[in-house]
Amino acid sequence: MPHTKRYVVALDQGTTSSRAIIFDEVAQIQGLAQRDFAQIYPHAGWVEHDPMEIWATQRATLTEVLAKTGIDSEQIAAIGITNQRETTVVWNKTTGKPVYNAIVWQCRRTAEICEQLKARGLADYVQENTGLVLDAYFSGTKIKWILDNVERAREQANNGELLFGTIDTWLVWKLTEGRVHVTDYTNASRTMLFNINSLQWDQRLLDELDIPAAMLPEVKSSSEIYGQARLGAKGEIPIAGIAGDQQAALFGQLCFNKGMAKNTYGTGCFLLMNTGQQKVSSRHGLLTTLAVGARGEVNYALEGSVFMAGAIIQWLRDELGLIREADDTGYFAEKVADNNGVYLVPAFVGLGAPYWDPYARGTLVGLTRGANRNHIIRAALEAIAYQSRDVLDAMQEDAGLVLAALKVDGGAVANDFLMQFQADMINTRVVRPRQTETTAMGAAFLAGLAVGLWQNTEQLAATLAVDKTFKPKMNKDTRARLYHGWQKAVTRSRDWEEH
Ligand SMILES: Nc1ncnc2c1ncn2[C@@H]1O[C@H](COP(=O)(O)OP(=O)(O)O)[C@@H](O)[C@H]1O
Ligand SMILES: O=P(O)(O)OC[C@H](O)CO
Repeated sequence: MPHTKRYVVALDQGTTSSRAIIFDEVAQIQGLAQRDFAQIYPHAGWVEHDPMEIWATQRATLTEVLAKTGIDSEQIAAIGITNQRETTVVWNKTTGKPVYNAIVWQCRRTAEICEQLKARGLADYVQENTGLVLDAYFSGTKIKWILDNVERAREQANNGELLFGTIDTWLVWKLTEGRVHVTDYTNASRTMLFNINSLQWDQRLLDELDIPAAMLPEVKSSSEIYGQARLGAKGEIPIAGIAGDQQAALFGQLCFNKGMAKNTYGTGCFLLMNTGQQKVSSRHGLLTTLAVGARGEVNYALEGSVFMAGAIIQWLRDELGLIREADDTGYFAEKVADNNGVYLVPAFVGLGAPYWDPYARGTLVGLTRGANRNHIIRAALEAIAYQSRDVLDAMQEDAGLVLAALKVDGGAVANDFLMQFQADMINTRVVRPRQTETTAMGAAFLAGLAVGLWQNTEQLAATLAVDKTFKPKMNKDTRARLYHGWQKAVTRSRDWEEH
């Protein structure tokens, strides 16, 4: 009998918006709904979201996309969830109400807790066992903060009344009306509580942070049926895929095998390289994290991020007024033959991997009387590519692997100049897919595979088309000269802020 369930819905719960996207069986988008929600900044450096608003906006996008497309929920074979990672929700298991707002990955309130843990000598243990750097970015210390600071929270947690989840877990709990408390390996690996060697919650870290194990979700693969989403009169849909957004994009870019990598060019850049069954510990401060292999199995990946990428372009537009729109940058950059010796190091919030210098600050160097606005715009775009090369070089060296091609996605990949310069700088092909909604697509693929909409990953590969491949054209000497200039510029930006 021919099956009638021909679609998958991806719920893409990001830092600033909730989205629902319907894909058909050849991975074409049939509809999209999106809702923004409030960013809450109670103090400098603190960032929160209201979990009920996350749930309400996400639920609304699901209803809206079904209504908009006229697709009946009966025709939806599965839901896949992908989410902003690390963001922490703690809620009461009986009432389903959060005890506090979600503490967002960007929130720095637990920096001091991290310092205390470091002083207790835990940094190496964290790195070896969770693959992460001991930092406020990850969920562990955020849970501890809630238990320590919300009235009666610790007592309730000790009595088994509270549950913890990253956003995937929270959404599954809500969608299943409190029946299912799960997460997947990729999200678990961002909590700083999950041991990526044994693939179990790490009892020593739970003890150190005083977090009861009973609060934690069950950890499952990224592609299986976790439970049924209850849609009231519209029936039920199996929830069959979960992955953190960067890992979902890696899967959506078909990087299931060792040595494959993607770079997402948004506000910042997120680079991930699949290292297969090989767990690589970085010598350059990259993170080791969990990703998804071709058959849904757990793989390891290296991850590095660039703090300021598309954000530099926003700065050119909003603070300097050099451009009207981000899209104009390519045109201006190509009006000049080269950077004329100008380099912009966008260390506005310090430098991440492989430098890890919180005291570095933004620097514009190499200015001469001939330098003009186009050179500065060009230097800003080139800086995105240089920073990505810094991270990629570190990754390739750590993993002992050489990339065949870099898959790219995110808002800034529309810029052909940037993409060509990236290919030239890494001397590797840069592949831009036609469909750049790779995060949502990854979640849809994981869910569709679990329910048999697709039989295997070869079928997925057949659904994807390449928009453009940028081949390196620059000669070796020019590349070396330009990159040397960048490295010199980076040294000028470092150790600037007094400390
Ligand atoms: N043509 C372009 N050239 C360079 N940067 C661009 C271009 N178009 C958009 N951007 C940058 O890409 C970012 C938006 O990409 P997006 O993937 O939506 O980011 P995020 O998910 O982080 O919000 C912005 O920072 C913007 O400045
Ligand atoms: O919601 P995004 O796309 O900003 O992604 C956030 C990352 O998952 C944080 O680790």
